Amino acid sequence: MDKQQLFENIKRKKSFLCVGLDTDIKKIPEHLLKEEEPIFAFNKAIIDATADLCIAYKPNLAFYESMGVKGWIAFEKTVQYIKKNYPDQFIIADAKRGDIGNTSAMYARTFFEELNIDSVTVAPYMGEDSVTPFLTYEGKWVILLALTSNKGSHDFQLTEDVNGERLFEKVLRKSQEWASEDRMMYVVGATQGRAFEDIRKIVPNHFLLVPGVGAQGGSLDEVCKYGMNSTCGLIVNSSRGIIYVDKTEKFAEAARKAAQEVQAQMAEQLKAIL
Ligand SMILES: O=c1ccn([C@@H]2O[C@H](COP(=O)(O)O)[C@@H](O)[C@H]2O)c(=O)[nH]1
Repeated sequence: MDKQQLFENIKRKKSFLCVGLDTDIKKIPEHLLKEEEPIFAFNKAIIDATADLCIAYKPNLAFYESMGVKGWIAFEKTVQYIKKNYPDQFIIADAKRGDIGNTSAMYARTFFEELNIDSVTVAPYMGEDSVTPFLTYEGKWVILLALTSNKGSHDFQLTEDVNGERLFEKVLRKSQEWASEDRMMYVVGATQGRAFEDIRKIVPNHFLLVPGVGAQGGSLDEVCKYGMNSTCGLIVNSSRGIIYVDKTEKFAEAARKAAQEVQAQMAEQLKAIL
């Protein structure tokens, strides 16, 4: 999916919501545990309940890998289910990969060849040769960690060099030598507030993947105020705030209601550019 298609989907659905599929066997409704594939059953119900309200799904690999082979099968089935039934959805493998070149090439092969997923999150720490193997796949996206939503972002990402440049700014600046806004997005946490203003000075046109609204308390209003550009430029993720609002047999309806609330706020914000 290219940048224009992404924007068309945002306009059509009046939404830039990404539903995070952080599916934890210990948190899903009890009645699903008798299913042969409880994780997939949960994901399928959440996806069917929210697909018209969002433009992306983001399964986080940690939740699947923690279950070994069963988890990996559930992950694959979830990806195939979205692709078959909701082909307009942008799929993000939140895997935060990155290693020496030949190893990164294997990660890229997994997500882009084997699973044919649209995008993967990548850590920039090991530099250019750890990122470029992901960029050899036409039509696929790298989503590079820039300024994350957690407290630990202060430890490295927000520290300044002798010229006053912060590490996340260096990541944004340097990585633009590797790929354009048609192939690269950046992760910026919703909890980072006004930093979006500084980020837009360096990457005015790139899409940003923004986790941290909902359970982490980031402000959608602030993200939009400082981060939205003329083609929206935002994919805002919420995981726990949508998928775990109810633990009864009505969990999917409740997830839909939570997604509807976020989508309505997004529709309001989009009036500024549509
Ligand atoms: O900076 C980051 C990068 C990734 N994440 C991931 O996004 C979701 C957020 O889940 P919530 O339940 O909506 O808080 C989760 O998969 C994180 O690993 C992030 O939160 N911050």
